[in-house]
Amino acid sequence: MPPIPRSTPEIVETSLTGLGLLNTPIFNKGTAFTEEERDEFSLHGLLPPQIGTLDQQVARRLKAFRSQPDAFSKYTFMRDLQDVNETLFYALITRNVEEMLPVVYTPAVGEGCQRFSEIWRKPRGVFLSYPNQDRIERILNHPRYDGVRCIVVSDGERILGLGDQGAGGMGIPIGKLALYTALAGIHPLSCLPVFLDVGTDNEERRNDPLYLGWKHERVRGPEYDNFVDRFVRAVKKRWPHVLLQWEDFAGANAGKLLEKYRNQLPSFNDDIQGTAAVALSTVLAAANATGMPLREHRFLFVGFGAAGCGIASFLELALKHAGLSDEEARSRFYAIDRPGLLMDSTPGMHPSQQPFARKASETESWQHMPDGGVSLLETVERVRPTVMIGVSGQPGAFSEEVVRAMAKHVERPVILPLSNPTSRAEATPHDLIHWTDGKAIIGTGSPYAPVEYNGQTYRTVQTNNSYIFPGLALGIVAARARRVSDGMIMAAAEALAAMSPTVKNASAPLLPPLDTLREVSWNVAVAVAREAEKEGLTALRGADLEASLHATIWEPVYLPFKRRRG
Ligand SMILES: NC(=O)C1=CN([C@@H]2O[C@H](COP(=O)(O)OP(=O)(O)OC[C@H]3O[C@@H](n4cnc5c(N)ncnc54)[C@H](OP(=O)(O)O)[C@@H]3O)[C@@H](O)[C@H]2O)C=CC1
Ligand SMILES: CC(=O)C(=O)O
Ligand SMILES: [Mg+2]
Repeated sequence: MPPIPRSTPEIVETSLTGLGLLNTPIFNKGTAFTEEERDEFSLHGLLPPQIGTLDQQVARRLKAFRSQPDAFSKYTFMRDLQDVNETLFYALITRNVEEMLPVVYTPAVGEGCQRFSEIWRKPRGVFLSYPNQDRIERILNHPRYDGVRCIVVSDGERILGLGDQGAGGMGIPIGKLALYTALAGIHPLSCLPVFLDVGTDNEERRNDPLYLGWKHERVRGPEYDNFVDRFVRAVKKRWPHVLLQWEDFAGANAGKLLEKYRNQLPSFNDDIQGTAAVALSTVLAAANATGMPLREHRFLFVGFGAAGCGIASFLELALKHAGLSDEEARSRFYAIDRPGLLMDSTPGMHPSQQPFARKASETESWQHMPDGGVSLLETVERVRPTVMIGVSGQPGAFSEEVVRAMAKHVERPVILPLSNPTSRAEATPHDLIHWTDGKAIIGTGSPYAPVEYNGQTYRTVQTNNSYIFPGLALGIVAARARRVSDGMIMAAAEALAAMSPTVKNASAPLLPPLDTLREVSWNVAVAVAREAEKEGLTALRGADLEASLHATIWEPVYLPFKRRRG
């Protein structure tokens, strides 16, 4: 792969000195401050005499990281490091992506959110709580946020598959933005994690004396909508070009907020659109691997909320691009949600589910459950899906019976248990490989160790939106795109699909290895920015767009410091 262009290093100019400098994570170099810098910034005596290098610091921290007893301790170790020295934090991640990703991101970030109040140390990001709603503008107007170019916001109601985590949900915007920087090179000071604290319906959290969020039931209805609206209006006023990424909102709010705001500012919902892009790339790669073209596949979803509806919409678009009529494309989808197979007779569906509901008449001769619904097993037997996608957050939803039934009818079943974290996956690769006699083509939301079966080693890819959102954000921010179109999401998916090792070798892994995520993000960013240019969504053109992409890249390296006086 061609090397990613880097922006030219600069000099850091600051008036901070002594402990003030050492306690500012974005400036802190710790033992790597040079002799001259120690003179200039009054650092003598605060640091041991040996002058270190970033390489040595990375080696030291890596050793300490590896000596942590478990994933949660590693997560806290990394959160602490981020609050002490950001350059070192990002150097450690970028040099060890495969090892660090499961810690700063899923699955460990899940426990990080559940135990957020227990491990809270230092402020990071902005908490906007419902009782503080009159102060939103004032809070965001602080000069410390002058450089913000992208925001990831959550209200903590659907944290991975772990449900309502209240204020602990802040761990997700922090983790996502860490990947903006680590994987796409967006400057840490451009990134602002925001948490909208509207209370929590998680009683365990509310009853926890250590809980740090607003101890109140979730605010819902018009009060919730108005609160979010005040936030978005304040954001638009403060930073007219900022990118707003919605993350881990519960099903009903996720789709509603995206539709309401996507035409008001550059904005995307990662669970709906980022997930759709990575799932589409994975399915395109699986089509290469199975030799069965996309247009011949039948898709069965288990869990049809924000992520499920998003994936289905983009797969449908791709089927139409592949030449299917609207009707033919729609006919390839079956969606199981809590009531079973979604049919036009199913009560209480939300608007994004309805278009994918099947006609009840179609299932007249099928076996029905006592409540009139159709089960997953019955749907598998009748439909013979070639691709089964799990986004339900229900561990065990892909039971042995269901998987064996699917494998009976399909030579290479494509099975994607995408729910996170690991404890919420619909099935494990180990089980899927055993139940399908090694025939399943698998993508999981969180990472898994390779599986040994019949003397062969099976590796599964991580079908996670982390392949998409960092590059998508870089493309949007660098292009200063006015909006985020479906075309830009599709461009991201196609850029990733083009990098699938299956393009050259059908038996290779579906997605590029995790340690190439920086290259992936760069390619995704370029494709997204070019699509914005093509659709007239950016004022930047050709060489200017290219230059802006390059200039946006920040590297975790130590720069020389100069004292600002007066
Ligand atoms: N790999 C990746 O990149 C991503 C993975 N995900 C994962 O997908 C999962 C779902 O996310 P998201 O779609 O945003 O969440 P939603 O809450 O919007 O959707 C989940 C859906 O599953 C339904 N459901 C619950 N129980 C069952 C069941 N037993 N059988 C069938 N359906 C069921 C829910 O119904 P009800 O509302 O009634 O509970 C809901 O409609 C999460 O675990 C998340 O971590 C999400 C985004 C990206
Ligand atoms: C990966 C992700 O965004 C989720 O599980 O919600
Ligand atoms: Mg998410």
